[in-house]
Amino acid sequence: MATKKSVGDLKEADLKGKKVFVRVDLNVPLDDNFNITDDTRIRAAVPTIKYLMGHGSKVILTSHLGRPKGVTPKYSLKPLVPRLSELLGVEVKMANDCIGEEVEKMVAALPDGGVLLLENVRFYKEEEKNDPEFAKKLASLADLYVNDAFGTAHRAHASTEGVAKYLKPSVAGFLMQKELDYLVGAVANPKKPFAAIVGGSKVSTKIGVIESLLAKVDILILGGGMMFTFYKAQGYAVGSSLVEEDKLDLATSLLEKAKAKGVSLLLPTDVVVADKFAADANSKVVPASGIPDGWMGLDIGPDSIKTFSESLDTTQTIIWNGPMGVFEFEKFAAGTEAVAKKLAELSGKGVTTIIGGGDSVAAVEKAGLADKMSHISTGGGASLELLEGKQLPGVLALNDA
Ligand SMILES: Nc1ncnc2c1ncn2[C@@H]1O[C@H](COP(=O)(O)OP(=O)(O)O)[C@@H](O)[C@H]1O
Ligand SMILES: O=C(OP(=O)(O)O)[C@H](O)COP(=O)(O)O
Repeated sequence: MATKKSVGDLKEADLKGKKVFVRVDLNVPLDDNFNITDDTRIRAAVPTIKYLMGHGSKVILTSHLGRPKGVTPKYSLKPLVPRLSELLGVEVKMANDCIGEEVEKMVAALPDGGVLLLENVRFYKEEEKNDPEFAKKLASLADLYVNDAFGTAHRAHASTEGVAKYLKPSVAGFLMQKELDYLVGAVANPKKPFAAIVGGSKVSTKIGVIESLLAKVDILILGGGMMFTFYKAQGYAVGSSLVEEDKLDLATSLLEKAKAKGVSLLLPTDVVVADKFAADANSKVVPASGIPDGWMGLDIGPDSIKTFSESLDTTQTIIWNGPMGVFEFEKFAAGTEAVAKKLAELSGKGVTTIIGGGDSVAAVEKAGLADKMSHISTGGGASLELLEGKQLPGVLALNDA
């Protein structure tokens, strides 16, 4: 992917007094009382917005929240305004719509350095359809476009892709840039040795990631629910563990590919098994080759934790995607927590540690170690697609540097 122009490349005159259409990903979790339960994505959007405010731009913020079908009050962005205002240190204005006359009036009334948040852009079905007329209406609100919505950059929607055709320049925000620097830059040109840790529940959802990483890494550690498909492919009994029967040949071929490429592929040597899939299940540690009938593996065991940790000691770059076990149940969280702690420790010693979205990020946050890592991605699906080597439409649409 060609390097994209960044908001930091623009000149004072490009920004002062200009109306800037900024796509951010403010798709944060809300509880039943509309309280924000994790504001990571809002905080991550702040540097670009503050930069624009500081350069005298009129900032027009656009985001989606959830997956509404038409106008759905439950998915309004209004509950985000107080936190956003607090973080930005200004009173953020909120529009009841994202296009139309009222919005145009509010944009016209914005002072230099002012911030207007538009209502959920997915209230229009045209957004997800990437409708050109809708994109034009959004574009007509502003002079230039900044895309900082990394979490939504894998979607070719009107506000993430279409709008770039009608606004010049169209540039990446600081969060977008940081995500690309780590997830593309650090993975393409890693300090070696380079290790990847891949876990999670299914081989099928991570196959692209594993294949792409095999071409780059020195060490590949596999854990989580997907490991049982690899065990079974090697002829081990797996009890009632999660197995994708139709992926056994694929697992065998991945093991062979790793060997052919000289990648050190590590599978857990012991497993924490449970007599049912529940937080209060009975559990015990067994060797990988000794999973009893009727028991299911829900975490990696202590020997595996030790071996994995030692193998990581020599590395300079580590990327982690997917938990080592069912970390949502305290009893089966030890493997995932140990990996999180190990990465935090190594970060402190100068190792680059990158956490690629989704449940692994939740696990790192649960362990209170998020601020210790080199980079935590704000995009689950988007980071997976990047690690698979795919191009993101929201990035492709931006001007080259
Ligand atoms: N041994 C296992 N058996 C069943 N599910 C597992 C196991 N290990 C991990 N999981 C589940 O995998 C899920 C996360 O998988 P995935 O969505 O692929 O990860 P990520 O979101 O980090 O990409 C978690 O909900 C976790 O409980
Ligand atoms: O939360 C998001 O994706 P993620 O859960 O994969 O990180 C993004 O805001 C994209 O949302 P979408 O998957 O409804 O397009």
